[in-house]
Amino acid sequence: MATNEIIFITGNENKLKEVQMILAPDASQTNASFVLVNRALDLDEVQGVDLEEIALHKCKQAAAIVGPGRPVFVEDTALCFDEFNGLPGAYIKWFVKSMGLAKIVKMLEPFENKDAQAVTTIAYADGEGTYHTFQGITRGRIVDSRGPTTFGWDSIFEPLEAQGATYAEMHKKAKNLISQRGRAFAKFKQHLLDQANR
Ligand SMILES: O=c1nc[nH]c2c1ncn2[C@H]1C[C@H](O)[C@@H](COP(=O)(O)OP(=O)(O)OP(=O)(O)O)O1
Ligand SMILES: [Mg+2]
Repeated sequence: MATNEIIFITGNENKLKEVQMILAPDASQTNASFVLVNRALDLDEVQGVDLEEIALHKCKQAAAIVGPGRPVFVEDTALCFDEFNGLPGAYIKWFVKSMGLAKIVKMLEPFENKDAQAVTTIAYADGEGTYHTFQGITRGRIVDSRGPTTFGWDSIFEPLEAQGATYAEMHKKAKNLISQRGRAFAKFKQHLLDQANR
C-alpha cells in the first residue's frame, strides 16, 4: 500500500464518481498528495437527526474495518425540508427507495414552503486515532422531477444558485461547483493539503 493512500468507503457509485472528480488534483498541484481508493461497503447508519453523529458512527465502523494506521473517510448526505424541520434528512435514502420521487414532492403539496437544503457530512479517521468532520450545505427548493433520474433525488432539487435548473439538469462540473458535496470536499481537500505541507 502506498503511504498516501486514503480509503473512501461507500456503496454508492454516483457519489464515488463525483468525489473522484472533486478530489482530482488540479493544475496548481504538481503532484497529488494522496491516492483515493474505494471500498464498496454499505455501513450501518444510526438513527437520529444529528448529521455529524451519523457520519462519525459510520466512520468508526469504517476505521474498524480497514484497521489501524489506515486513513479512511465516509460521507453521509441528507436532504432536509424546512417545512419539516429538517426531515427527511438522513432518511431521504429510504424515502427515495420506498416511495419514489413523485410522492416525496407530493408530501410538500399542502405547504407553501418548498425550501430545502442538501447537506453532505464527511467523517475522516486520519489513521492516528483522530476523527475530523467537514460539512457542506446547498440551499434550494423541491420541485417536480426534471432531468435524468440516475442519481437519488437530483431531479427534484433545484439549488438557488442554478438559475432554475435541477441538479439532474446540470453538467457534473457545474453541480460540483455549487453542490453540498463539492463544498464539503473542498474543505476536506484543503485539510489534506495542509496536512501534507506541514
Ligand atoms: O448529490 C446527490 N444528489 C442526489 N441524490 C443524492 C446525492 N447524494 C446522495 N444522494 C442520495 C443517495 C441516497 O439515496 C441518499 C443519501 O444516503 P447516504 O447514506 O449518504 O448514501 P448511500 O447509502 O447511497 O451511500 P453510502 O454507502 O456512502 O452511505 O441520497
Ligand atoms: Mg448510506
